[in-house]
Amino acid sequence: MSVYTRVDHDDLRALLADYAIGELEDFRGIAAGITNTNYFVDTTTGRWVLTLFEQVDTAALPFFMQLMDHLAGHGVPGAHPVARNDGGFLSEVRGRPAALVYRLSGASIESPEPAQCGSLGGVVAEMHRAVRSFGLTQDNTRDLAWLRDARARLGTRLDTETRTLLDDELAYQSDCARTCYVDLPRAVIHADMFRDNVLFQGQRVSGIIDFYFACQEYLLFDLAVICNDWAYDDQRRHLPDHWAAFAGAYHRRRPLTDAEIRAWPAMLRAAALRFWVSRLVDYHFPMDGDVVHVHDPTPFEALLRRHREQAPPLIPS
Ligand SMILES: Nc1ncnc2c1ncn2[C@@H]1O[C@H](COP(=O)(O)OP(=O)(O)O)[C@@H](O)[C@H]1O
Ligand SMILES: N[C@@H](CCOP(=O)(O)O)C(=O)O
Repeated sequence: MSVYTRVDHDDLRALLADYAIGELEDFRGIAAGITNTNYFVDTTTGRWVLTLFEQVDTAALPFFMQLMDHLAGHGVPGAHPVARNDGGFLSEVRGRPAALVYRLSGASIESPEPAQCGSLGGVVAEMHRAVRSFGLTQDNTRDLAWLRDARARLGTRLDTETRTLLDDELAYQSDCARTCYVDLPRAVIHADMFRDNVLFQGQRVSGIIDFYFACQEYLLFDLAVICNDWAYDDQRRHLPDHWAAFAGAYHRRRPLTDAEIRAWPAMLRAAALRFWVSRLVDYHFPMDGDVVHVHDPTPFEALLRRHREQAPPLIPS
């Protein structure tokens, strides 16, 4: 999205009274994003991003804040929450839970080069290592149960062919959860590492943002999300050099296991299914807002169909 909730000068002045980051200079709504309301906020001491949480499970917010803080403390470049005067990270604005994070420099890249994918591979591996010492956990709110529930809500809005694909893939993924996924390493993952959630300065990652789907999951799921978004072009053609650069850099820092190599084709399907379904829900049940940005579900349906025919290898030879 998106700006679902409009804030004004008074809201921001009241908010900033709880932080030691100076006086308000400027602010503006951010059109990008889907889930939350975001504003750039400039003060006399620096530049920040204010997020008002719209659809996030509020009980999980302390987890997200602690995770971002933990990763920043372990050298993973990412959005870093600003502490309030009372030491907490969470505030309230217009009745919504809210947080201020440091505004990172750099910009997301629509058409990354292999070298940029390589930089990301190193950062994601470091992130997957850094979470080993993170003590908190959080369930995946977009798990199989959520997908099944979404399928029921979508019901007759989908045509018969689409429903058949969805039902068949849900059955396949339920089976995988009992079989080929059982031995996969799990930890806290980002779970939404699309190109718009990674900022670059030149060839190097300058920061990862939007940790609000982070959860305890298969590490391999992060890689599948990344492969589907970063290693396919607009016509859904695989970009083997992009994937080789990412996977090579990742594998050097966090060697992939045999179980992960075996589960890879199924996990690529799981990641395509997850975002196909959430985009279908956003499309058929849009939320109200000032500026709302909805992603097209069809590329993920096409990608899922493609992976069901043939998937690229996890580690290119
Ligand atoms: N810490 C940050 N530093 C710089 N830009 C940011 C930061 N956080 C968010 N943004 C900007 O805001 C946009 C939307 O943020 P995002 O967290 O992806 O929103 P949503 O949760 O709604 O998806 C991003 O695409 C980016 O341009
Ligand atoms: N990345 C997802 C949408 C999730 O919303 P976000 O804007 O919070 O990342 C997609 O592309 O479907």
